[in-house]
Amino acid sequence: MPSTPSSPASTSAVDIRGLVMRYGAKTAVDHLDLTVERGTITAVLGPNGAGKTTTLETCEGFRRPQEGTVRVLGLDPVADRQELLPRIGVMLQTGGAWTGVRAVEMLRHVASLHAHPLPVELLVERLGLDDCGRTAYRRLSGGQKQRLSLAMALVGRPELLFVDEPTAGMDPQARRDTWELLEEVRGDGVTTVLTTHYLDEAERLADQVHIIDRGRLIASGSPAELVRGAGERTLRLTAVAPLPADAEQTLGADLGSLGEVHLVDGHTLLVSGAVDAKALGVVATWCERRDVEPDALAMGQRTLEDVFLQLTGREFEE
Ligand SMILES: Nc1ncnc2c1ncn2[C@@H]1O[C@H](COP(=O)(O)OP(=O)(O)OP(=O)(O)O)[C@@H](O)[C@H]1O
Repeated sequence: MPSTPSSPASTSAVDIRGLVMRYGAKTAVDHLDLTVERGTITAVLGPNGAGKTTTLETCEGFRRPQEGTVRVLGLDPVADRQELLPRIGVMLQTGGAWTGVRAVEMLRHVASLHAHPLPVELLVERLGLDDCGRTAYRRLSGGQKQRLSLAMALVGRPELLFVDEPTAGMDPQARRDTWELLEEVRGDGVTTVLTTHYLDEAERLADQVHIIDRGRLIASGSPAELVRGAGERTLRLTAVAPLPADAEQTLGADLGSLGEVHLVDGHTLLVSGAVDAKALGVVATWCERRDVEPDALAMGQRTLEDVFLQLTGREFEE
């Protein structure tokens, strides 16, 4: 029996509560709570190995939760798989295609499995697949494979689309085309859950961003909410030689309420907060006093990369 939506949470497109997933001794997903509202593009953002793909595969019904619950469109992705399958579209990182079949033939085949598919020609044109229609899947470039996978996920007119690293390996034009297409399907009411480790992709495309690290949710919000946080501006200072070991403490003390200091690596630190001329003056005086020779200094709006660093004490790309 399919489960019926019973709690208010089940009106969400995806509702994950206390999800734990392990591979042997390795905990890939660690008590994750995550909600995706309907009609949004929601990005699950995290560095390599953060647990994004494992989470998505659990939502898609490929993996059974080891602890916790997952509801997708109010249904259990494993127990209610048959009911759910026609309502979701899945773009796998690995493509999920037969290697010898021609690109458009494959798309036609997938379309034929759905009751009301989108016109194949339309998708071929929108995703710039015209050139590779007669090419066998294995001969497509990485970017073409990605676009074909996206077309296969969309062709059945899903209510909910899961896309894993949709633009990995694409050239800039193909990335923009993909973003436009995802924005267009959002206009039709489709919910998209995408994983990415491109911060600009999440910032540009997502209504909601969930940042995960080491299997745990560390921040959620719209890109604007996330970058606003404690202060909207940052100053990034890179020194010629390694920074003094106590840089964080001493500069932090000098700045007081003017800014918060985070060490990015041995040569670079980030100040966030109001970061105005006064803060800049304090940083310059500190450099002079501590014999720190600046190599590069940049001030600007806080980015998702800065947010990640502030939350974890590490750079986003490890
Ligand atoms: N089949 C598996 N067997 C063992 N360990 C695995 C397996 N799949 C994933 N892992 C490990 O679990 C952790 C989470 O992996 P996962 O692929 O979910 O992360 P991710 O955020 O999607 O990473 P990426 O951005 O690199 O795809 C990683 O440490 C990974 O090495």
